[in-house]
Amino acid sequence: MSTHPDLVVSARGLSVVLGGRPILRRVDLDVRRGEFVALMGANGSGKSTLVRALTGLRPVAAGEVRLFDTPLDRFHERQRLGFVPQRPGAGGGVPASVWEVVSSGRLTRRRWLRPFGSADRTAIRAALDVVGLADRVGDSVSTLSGGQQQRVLIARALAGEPELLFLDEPTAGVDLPNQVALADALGILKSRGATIVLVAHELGPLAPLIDRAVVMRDGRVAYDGPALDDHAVHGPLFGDSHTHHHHATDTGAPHAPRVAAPLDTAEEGS
Ligand SMILES: Nc1ncnc2c1ncn2[C@@H]1O[C@H](COP(=O)(O)OP(=O)(O)OP(=O)(O)O)[C@@H](O)[C@H]1O
Repeated sequence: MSTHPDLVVSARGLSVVLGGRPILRRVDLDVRRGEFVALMGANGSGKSTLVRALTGLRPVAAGEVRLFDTPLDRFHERQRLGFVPQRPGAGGGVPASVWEVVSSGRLTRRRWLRPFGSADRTAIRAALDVVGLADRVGDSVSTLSGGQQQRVLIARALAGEPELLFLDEPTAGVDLPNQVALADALGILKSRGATIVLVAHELGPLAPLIDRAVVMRDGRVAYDGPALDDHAVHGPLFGDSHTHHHHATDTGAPHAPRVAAPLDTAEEGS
């Protein structure tokens, strides 16, 4: 059934249970082609789990995920996806060079057992240029700063020329110049029409790129609407209290912010 060709990501009633605990509770999320969505929320609210469930890295307990209008379990075009994981473990003691790590992002596009062709090398070099590491290709990733390592991972994702890119907290622990470099890189990707879903605590230099913010709380979507400034994000929506603030809308208008229903209405069976 191909009903929403413009929906690059679509989750309906998505629930994930880890270690017997419900971590995501009936999450609905749509991301349209070319959108740049910031996924925000307090520690433990389920952002990473959501990104992983959307990419097939976490089992779905209930509900449905579609990527490019295809159910996740029938989605095989992995080369259309990019995923930049959280940094810890990224360079992880593996003595790989910048070139090796970035070129590994090209593997999904490469024919089995074929050497890299010129299109591959061009994409790898372009990705290195975008993140400003073209002069470091021979360096071991472990010798780079945290922010530079993050940029290596981003270059790896860019090398695959993804149509849909997920990034999990790419700015965490990254200094401002590296955040600006990251924002520039993502701005270029966005201008090429890519769809981007990014987990972040603070938007910083990324803020101007963000089309929409989705704020998670306790495994649910607490807010879905226009991007919030970092100030607002650290306000009530991030608190642990179960009070709800923003004015709930019942218009269902596409760009009206969506604020979650009271917590007790959508409880999930275990
Ligand atoms: N593999 C797992 N097994 C059991 N519980 C898990 C697992 N992974 C995550 N959790 C729990 O799920 C909840 C949500 O975690 P998740 O990492 O998705 O949150 P987050 O919003 O990304 O947080 P952070 O900002 O700290 O990364 C947390 O309570 C976490 O302890």
